Amino acid sequence: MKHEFLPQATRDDAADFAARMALGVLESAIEESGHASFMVSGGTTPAPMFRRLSNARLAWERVTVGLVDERWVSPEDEGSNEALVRKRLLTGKAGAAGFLPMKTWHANAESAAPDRNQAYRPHCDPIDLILLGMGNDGHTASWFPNAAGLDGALHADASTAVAAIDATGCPVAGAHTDRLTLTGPAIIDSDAAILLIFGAEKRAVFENALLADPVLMPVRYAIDGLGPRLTVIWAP
Ligand SMILES: O=C(O)[C@H](O)[C@@H](O)[C@H](O)[C@H](O)COP(=O)(O)O
Repeated sequence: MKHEFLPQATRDDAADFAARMALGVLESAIEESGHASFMVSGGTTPAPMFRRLSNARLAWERVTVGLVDERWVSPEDEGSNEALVRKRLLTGKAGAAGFLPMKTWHANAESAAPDRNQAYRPHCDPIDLILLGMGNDGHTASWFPNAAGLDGALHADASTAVAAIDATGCPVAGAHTDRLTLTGPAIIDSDAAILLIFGAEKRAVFENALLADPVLMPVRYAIDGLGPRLTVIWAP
């Protein structure tokens, strides 16, 4: 069984659809167990979906929001995924949700990884909903092709939810080379996943990834691992 691919006419439609789906999944998780974990990606694509979620009615106080990955920059920095999530998602009604940062006071991502793993692990057992993005190099989360730490992150043991990545030499990572990311087991064990992608180029990258070696296009690892639990939402 494989993922569902749901093309939408416009990016607004895609953001509406993704937000509605997220609310449905989170609501069911809360009904079932009293709480829900929601791990979200940064980057540019999720902002319109976040705007819709931030004012939606949900028992947000029962939701823990965490990150799929983070760049090792201050939470005030423009490149910080935490900054994006605080500004666009955790405002309005969604401000009642709990938030798990990845960036800490540690000197770098590697030295923070054990601490962040302890903080994230209880919320990844499994994750109720994960929102993934994808780059034109076929990365998802901070799983950049050829990054140092990629193999360890993808094939971490089940008790490791967070790992450090050194993306030096990966062009798409830009200046943000020091990162923390959720691991292979944390992501592929998620109960439900949305991959939100916009534009013709990303659609072509996604289609190529379905046939590619996961080492070269690591998003393939999430696509295969999640199978029917993954919904891909795309708009031109
Ligand atoms: O912090 C990050 O870099 C991300 O979480 C990353 O995995 C992102 O989802 C993709 O790079 C897509 O980014 P865009 O949405 O900006 O294209």
